[in-house]
Amino acid sequence: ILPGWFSEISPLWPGEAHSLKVEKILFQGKSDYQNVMVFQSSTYGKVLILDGVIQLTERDECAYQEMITHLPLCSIPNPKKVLVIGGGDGGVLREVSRHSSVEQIDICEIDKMVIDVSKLFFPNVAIGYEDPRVKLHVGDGVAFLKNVPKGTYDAVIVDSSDPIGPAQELFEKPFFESVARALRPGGVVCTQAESIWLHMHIIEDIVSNCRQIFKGSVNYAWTTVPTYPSGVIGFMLCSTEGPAVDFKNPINPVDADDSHTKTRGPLKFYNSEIHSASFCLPSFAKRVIESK
Ligand SMILES: NCCCN[C@H]1CC[C@H](N)CC1
Repeated sequence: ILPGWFSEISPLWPGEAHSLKVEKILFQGKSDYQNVMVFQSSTYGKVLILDGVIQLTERDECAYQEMITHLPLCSIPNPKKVLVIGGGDGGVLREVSRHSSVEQIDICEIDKMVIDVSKLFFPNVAIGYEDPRVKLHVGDGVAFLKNVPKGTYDAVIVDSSDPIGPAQELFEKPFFESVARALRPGGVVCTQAESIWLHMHIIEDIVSNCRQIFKGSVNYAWTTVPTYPSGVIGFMLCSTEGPAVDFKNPINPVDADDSHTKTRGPLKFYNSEIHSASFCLPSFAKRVIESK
């Protein structure tokens, strides 16, 4: 590779590779599940890489963590019990803890090295673990859900890597079925759902699985994250049968109460206008997603 540059090369985005200039490599390790690397970039702050794929940078992680969290939590009244699958860096926990109605935040992350590395190198992301409502489970999300009583959670957030490696099963039907079972009637799930520019086939399969499993509403939203492949990332927003959920019109404002903004800083990306706008799709994607 070019001296001093990191390029994100993967069969999941053939023929293209986003690159970041590297100032210094801060950590390299191999966990039981994947290769883990952290480097100081020239212009995006510190960067977390898993198996050669960019997971987050200090400069733009706000876009992803805020959207994947507040799109579901601002769509239902008074979320109380939230489950995060994946999300070991702690960023989603930081965002969930802004909601004062939340009483219990369970997180199930398979790779302890991701948690430890985030706490060491990304303190403003891992700050999410400091919230007393957070209960950490290190293990496989699929197995975790099997032990969850039916109808336990108001919301489940699936903050996964890509369907290559440890996250592969988080994109398959049995997992979605176990999420639906763990949600209360009218409960919501938000999952990382790749890029409409790169992965329409993966999205097509996810949408058709979700329509079979989630009998409330099924929507796809998307946003811009400059350091993700093609510069965009999407989310599946689904609700189970029960009280209707209108994902496109947020009803639950993110608490602006200063106890959270003091420790976590104000929201940098999410707001109610960008919430609604994120469900507007280009025609090539609308055609596929709304026809399934
Ligand atoms: N909490 C870290 C974000 C993980 N999600 C990413 C979405 C884009 C993928 N190419 C890599 C993982």
